[in-house]
Amino acid sequence: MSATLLDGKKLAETVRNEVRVGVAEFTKTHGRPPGLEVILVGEDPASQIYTRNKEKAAKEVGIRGKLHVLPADTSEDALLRELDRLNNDDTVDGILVQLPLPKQIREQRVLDAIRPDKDVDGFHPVNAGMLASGRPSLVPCTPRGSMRLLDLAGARLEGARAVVVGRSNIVGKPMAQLLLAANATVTMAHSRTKDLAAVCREADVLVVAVGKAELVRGDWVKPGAVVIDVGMNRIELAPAKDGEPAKTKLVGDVAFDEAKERASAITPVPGGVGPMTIACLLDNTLVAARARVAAKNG
Ligand SMILES: NC(=O)C1=CN([C@@H]2O[C@H](COP(=O)(O)OP(=O)(O)OC[C@H]3O[C@@H](n4cnc5c(N)ncnc54)[C@H](OP(=O)(O)O)[C@@H]3O)[C@@H](O)[C@H]2O)C=CC1
Ligand SMILES: Nc1nc(=O)c2c([nH]1)NC[C@@H]1CN(c3ccc(C(=O)N[C@@H](CCC(=O)O)C(=O)O)cc3)C=[N+]21
Ligand SMILES: [Mg+2]
Repeated sequence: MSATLLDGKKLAETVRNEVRVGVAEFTKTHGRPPGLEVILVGEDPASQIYTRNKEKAAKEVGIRGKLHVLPADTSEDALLRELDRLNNDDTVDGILVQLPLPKQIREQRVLDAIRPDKDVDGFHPVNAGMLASGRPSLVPCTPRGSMRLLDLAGARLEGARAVVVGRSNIVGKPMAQLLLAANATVTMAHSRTKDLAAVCREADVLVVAVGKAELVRGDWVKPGAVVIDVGMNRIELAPAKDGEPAKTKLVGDVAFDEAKERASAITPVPGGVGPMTIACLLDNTLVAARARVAAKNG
């Protein structure tokens, strides 16, 4: 038996089409498009590609997207001043600071400085707290995208055993909150979990967000489970040689070829969760823009 492939690229296109309609309506009604500002500190090539893709994806649905690239040696104070400016600019609905940040900048100080109503990543402690207390506002994009993929899979979450491997504030924890809100019985596993394989084998729904290439093996997957692989790991197939760059390949945290023989449905990497993250970022920008206008009009 081979699992159904959960095509995140295709579903992301559907989401973007929905967002495009909403953006057009917002722009017509309010005389300006929703605005998204993406800040990248430093010149990490992978981050440059990701942030440029976010800006491009925003423009493609009619959002006013703008990418700011700040030098790698930018001070924390300088970044906080830039955030203050964007926080107070009424044409800006969404602010995203690309992670990770250089060492001289404390990540939590920066995330705390973004106005919660413009926090389209959903990383601000106010938004994390709202989600945890059952009043979700801006919800992190990767978990939102993963929930839509579970919906595409037709996964029944009520009463199901869900296991989330990874407990980061940006993926694992909010993912567990969303599954809990959908009435799954949720287990959060992490680097100190004993017998991770056995914990995973209990899962009707298995979400893996660790950052270790092919950690989850096929025999960790319960037959018929739905598997969401959030991991993105670039592995080297052949080293750089004779001026040719190294040959690399993107793989997930799940050994896909093994897991697909046991799962009922599974996300590929690439083409699974990644494109959904971007699509949900665009939707969050529209959600933020609408909420800000509604709050202003009392
Ligand atoms: N597709 C997308 O849109 C996105 C993909 N990603 C990818 O998802 C992955 C996770 O990202 P992120 O949450 O930021 O990562 P973090 O590094 O912040 O968190 C990793 C988590 O995995 C746990 N962990 C580490 N090693 C093991 C292990 N051997 N067994 C079990 N658990 C382990 C850690 O446990 P502990 O807490 O105990 O240290 C931690 O909770 C990465 O590959 C990242 O690139 C991330 C964001 C978006
Ligand atoms: N403030 C902040 N918010 C983020 O959401 C955020 C971040 N920082 N830092 C980095 C991670 C990672 N992340 C990805 C999003 C989409 C793809 C994506 O579209 N991936 C494609 C392929 C990409 C490729 O081929 O390299 C795919 O999976 O098909 C990947 C990774 C968002 N992140
Ligand atoms: Mg991290």
